[in-house]
Amino acid sequence: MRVIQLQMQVKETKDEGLKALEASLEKIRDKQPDLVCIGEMFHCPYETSSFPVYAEKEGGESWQFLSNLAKKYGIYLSAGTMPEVDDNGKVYNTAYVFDREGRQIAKHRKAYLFDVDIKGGQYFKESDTLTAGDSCTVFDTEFGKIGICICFDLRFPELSRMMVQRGAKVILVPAAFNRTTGPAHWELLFRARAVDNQCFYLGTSTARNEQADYVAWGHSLCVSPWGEILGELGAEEGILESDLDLEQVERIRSELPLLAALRTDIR
Ligand SMILES: O=C(O)CCC(=O)C(=O)O
Repeated sequence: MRVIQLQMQVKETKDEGLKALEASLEKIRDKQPDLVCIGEMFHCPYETSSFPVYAEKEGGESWQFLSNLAKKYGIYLSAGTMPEVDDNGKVYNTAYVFDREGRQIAKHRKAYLFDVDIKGGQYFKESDTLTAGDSCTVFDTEFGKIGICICFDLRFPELSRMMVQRGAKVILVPAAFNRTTGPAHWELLFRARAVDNQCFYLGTSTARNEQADYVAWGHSLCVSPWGEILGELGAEEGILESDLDLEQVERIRSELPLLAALRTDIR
């Protein structure tokens, strides 16, 4: 499965963000990716005050545009995340995935909201304007099952384990860490989850903008089920290409049978 992760700047407007994505897909067309991934809140400033302003309903204008892009390029598109508003006015941090025909095949609402106050470092309180989702999300492709969670969700091993128990061989993580937790935990968390769960992890960030309120860490990466970093970008815009051999998942799971050896009888 050929994957391309696009680490892109968040543009001034939604429209510019969508156009920039289309231009990038055009640029990588010849590489014939099966799956393209982009980052968290890819066309909305990562600020709690912006989420309700940028929010759209499922099936809204951005959703339509993204669905059309997936169909136009014949790809699975993990369309990062965007603020989604429901019929009751609640706003979620939502990831949509489209198949090669442009059909929505997955939707994950961030389950763990990013509420932190690190002294001398990052403060953020998503729960000021966002509501948490309550589902575990796994979907089917011709390559096998893929799971998806969003940024802070990665910190909760139970959610990853649940996706794996539901068959995920690859886990997508649209994300945007920051300059406090990025250098400390970004690679560590991805590698740890990959080793524990013996599956591929694809962490896709937005690119760093020093002028933004929230400065993203960048460093989109691809980690193997053995815990190796197969590729990683820096902080700037970039394209990360990986060819994933999903048979490696079964091989590692049988050679080092952690999941099969899991005990549920320990008290
Ligand atoms: O877990 C972290 O350190 C960063 C999380 C984050 O930025 C997010 O959930 O958006």
